[in-house]
Amino acid sequence: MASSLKGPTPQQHDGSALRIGIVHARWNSTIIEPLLKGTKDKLLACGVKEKNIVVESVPGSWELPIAVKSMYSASQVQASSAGGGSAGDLLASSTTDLTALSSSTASAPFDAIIAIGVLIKGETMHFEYISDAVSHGLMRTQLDLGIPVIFGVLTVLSDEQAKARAGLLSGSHNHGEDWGSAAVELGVKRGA
Ligand SMILES: O=Nc1c(NC[C@H](O)[C@H](O)[C@H](O)CO)[nH]c(=O)[nH]c1=O
Repeated sequence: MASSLKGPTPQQHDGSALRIGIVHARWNSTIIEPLLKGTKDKLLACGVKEKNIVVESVPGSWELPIAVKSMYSASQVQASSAGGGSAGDLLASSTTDLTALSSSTASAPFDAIIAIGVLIKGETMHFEYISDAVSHGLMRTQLDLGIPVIFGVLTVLSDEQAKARAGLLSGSHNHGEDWGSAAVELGVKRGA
């Protein structure tokens, strides 16, 4: 089957032994929600167990790098000590409590973490600065920590572009599916 001009050539990998973290921003939630669903549905379709998918949220994309680092660090601490907490969307509350995030993540280290955000260009340069900082921050985080951090941040110029990439327009593709696939592939290959 010819693959499209864009998007990676698909591969099949067994995610049944993986533990995947997802950190998502809450800005532009009407786009975030379908992206998050597409990501989770793909993880499940690849065999990742529901109990091994840990989801946390932060206010915006700017907070994604530190939240990924906190999620990773907490799981490392939990994995090295007895017991474990129960995962939950700790940061759904109005404040960002990274300490609480650290205590919420269940035990056992992650094989990959997916960072999801939606940045939409506005009238100012805010978009450019956040997009640049977050992309470099997430790249640095994965290289520093040695864990795959999947770049699930849309940096788009319009609401229509965002909807198209969340699979909300007729015939459009949900990019969350690509992020789920990438997390499974990198998680499997990392542990190989
Ligand atoms: O401004 N636009 C956006 C945004 N700003 C908030 C920022 O990420 C951060 O949460 C705050 O500056 C507080 O640190 N965050 C997004 O995810 N998407 C946007 O489109």
